[in-house]
Amino acid sequence: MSFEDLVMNEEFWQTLWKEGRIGFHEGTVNDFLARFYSRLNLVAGNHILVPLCGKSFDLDWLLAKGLIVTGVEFNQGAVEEVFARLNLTPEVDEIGPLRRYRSGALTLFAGDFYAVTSDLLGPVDAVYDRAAMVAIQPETRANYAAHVVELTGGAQQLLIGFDYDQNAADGPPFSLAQELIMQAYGAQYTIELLKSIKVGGPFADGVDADEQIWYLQPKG
Ligand SMILES: C[S@@+](CC[C@H](N)C(=O)[O-])C[C@H]1O[C@@H](n2cnc3c(N)ncnc32)[C@H](O)[C@@H]1O
Repeated sequence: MSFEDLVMNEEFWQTLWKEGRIGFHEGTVNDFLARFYSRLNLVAGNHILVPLCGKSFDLDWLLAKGLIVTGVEFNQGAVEEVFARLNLTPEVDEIGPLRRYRSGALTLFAGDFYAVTSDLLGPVDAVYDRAAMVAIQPETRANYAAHVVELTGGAQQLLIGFDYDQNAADGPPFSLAQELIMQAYGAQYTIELLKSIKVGGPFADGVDADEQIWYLQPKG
């Protein structure tokens, strides 16, 4: 990704947060996560990475499962809100361009996902991607996928995205049909559709979309 792309991308998201245009934020745990979490076969103490986490209540839900949870999010206010609602007072330090907030099993990095390194994360058992890959511009999607794989050693994933006619509406969320997931992750993972439902929520009237949850299993 060029520096220019990166800056434009960050400005775009910071503007949405500043203006409160965060229709992607759900007021409760994601239904697909609650229904299909068991597929990850995680136990308390396992470490899950939540890229582009926003201020999602999925973070709280994963913590309540006893997991070690690490999220990454551009918007510092969103990160601080998560700790506040959990009644946690984080330790905060600066690591290069990232600001790291830590309390107990929860670590959130405020900053650019591409600045996070595998050394900062340590071993990762699973990735939970809800509306993260679909938030990435299609031209840079391969970079995103490569970074996820590099950070986690290709850990298993639950991936929640949308599939719709990209000509009928602009992203984000960008459409993520199976072949696009295959292009990005097919070398490392087998890809299984767990559930697909029709949705209208984040889309303009008249655009049919499917919300889908995928299980990405590392190959051999
Ligand atoms: C569509 S939202 C999804 C948020 C969250 N996963 C949820 O389900 O509510 C995408 C989020 O990713 C953040 N974001 C986008 N690109 C990022 C990047 N390169 N590094 C860190 N955060 C990023 C945005 O600020 C935004 O909050």
